[in-house]
Amino acid sequence: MIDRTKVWSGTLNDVALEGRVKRSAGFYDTTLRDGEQAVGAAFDPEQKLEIARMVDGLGVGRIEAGFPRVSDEDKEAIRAISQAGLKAEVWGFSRALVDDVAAVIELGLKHCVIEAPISDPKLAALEVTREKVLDRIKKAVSFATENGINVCFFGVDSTRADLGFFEHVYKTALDVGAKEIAVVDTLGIATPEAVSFLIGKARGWVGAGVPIHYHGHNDFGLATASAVAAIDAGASWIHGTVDGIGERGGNANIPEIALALELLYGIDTGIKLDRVRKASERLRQIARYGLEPWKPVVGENLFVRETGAVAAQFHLPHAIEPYAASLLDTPRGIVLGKKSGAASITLKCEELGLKAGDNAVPLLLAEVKKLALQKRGLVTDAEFVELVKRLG
Ligand SMILES: CC(=O)SCCNC(=O)CCNC(=O)[C@H](O)C(C)(C)COP(=O)(O)OP(=O)(O)OC[C@H]1O[C@@H](n2cnc3c(N)ncnc32)[C@H](O)[C@@H]1OP(=O)(O)O
Ligand SMILES: O=C(O)CCC(=O)C(=O)O
Repeated sequence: MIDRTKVWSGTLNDVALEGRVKRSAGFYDTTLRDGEQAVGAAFDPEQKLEIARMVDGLGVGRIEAGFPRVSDEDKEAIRAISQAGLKAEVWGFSRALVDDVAAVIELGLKHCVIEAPISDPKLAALEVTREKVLDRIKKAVSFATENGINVCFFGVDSTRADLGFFEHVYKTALDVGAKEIAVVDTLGIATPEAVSFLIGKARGWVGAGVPIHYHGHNDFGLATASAVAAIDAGASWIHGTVDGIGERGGNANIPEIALALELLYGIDTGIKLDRVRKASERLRQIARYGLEPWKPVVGENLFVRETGAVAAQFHLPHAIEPYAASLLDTPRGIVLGKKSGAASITLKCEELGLKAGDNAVPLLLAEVKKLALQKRGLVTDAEFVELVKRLG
């Protein structure tokens, strides 16, 4: 449980949420499947196992180990992950095709998402009729359940599907043995309000006992808000990835959602926030991608202050930062640049154990700004030490 004294979001959120039921949900990690769909990502089996262990260590409840039909390497990785003794439940992924399901069964998996397109644009792209897709769903889901697989039916592009067809498909999937369903915003086009509406509709259709997953993408930057809306509307499982890695604008970002739930909504998620920055760093090394320094949760700038007016308040972290850096197990710091102020100079001297007289501070500040402008960047600690030697 988060130490609430280290959360500085103020009282407004609590006032606005007064009387609302605090709902929680589990996290279903799909870094290894939908995350790997990010352009250029290609994890080898050893890396997949490492990522699975890392994500397990973050505290997610379920891990989608992969889609066996993609390659023999994927099968090898899925087998290794399912035998690794993870705390999280290990899930497989399959299209609504009996041969795909057979590959999941062969690997000894016990849980599987079975997906099929349900929107007209998707069906048209595959040149498959509604009748044909329903037939494939019935065959694949019943084959899986007859073989002891716990199935979650996943309607690709749910948020653009005809509502009547959505209802019919999901009820059919449940009739032939699926135990859970996923509402899927494949292209990230649903507003949080629409997600809430659709989860509510699905809940009405499938009844209280069926866990509903929400799988969202971030094409409009709304994936976190939509995931929160889905939980509020009664979703039990939220799909996402580390850093939101995934197709196009990416998937919903599990650490980001967890941070918002824990810190803004006061909802316990079980996610170990103090591990997420290291997990992100490792995933970036493996998948070879960079992130904006201002990226929520993991950006390198989050607890680093350059602006002088802000540095002057550095001694009171809650005046300038929304929550304690220690919640993410990361240090705070001052950097020097064009925007530094006198407080920045004093703080940097303290940090580096340098002595500069009071009269030297304005001189040092002027030199720091000059150098930063020449460099069009930050002044390094080594450069600052030289300036202090010369002017301090
Ligand atoms: C399909 C998905 O969206 S899965 C998620 C995306 N992931 C990936 O694409 C992972 C990497 N992809 C791959 O390795 C390959 O593209 C594979 C294994 C997925 C597909 O291999 P392919 O041999 O190219 O399959 P292809 O796309 O031709 O589809 C084969 C059949 O499956 C059908 N199909 C495709 N998706 C689905 C589905 N979700 N449910 C039911 N049937 C489907 C197609 O209509 C086609 O049927 P047809 O033979 O009667 O025309
Ligand atoms: O079509 C795909 O990319 C696979 C399913 C999925 O992850 C999605 O619909 O978001």
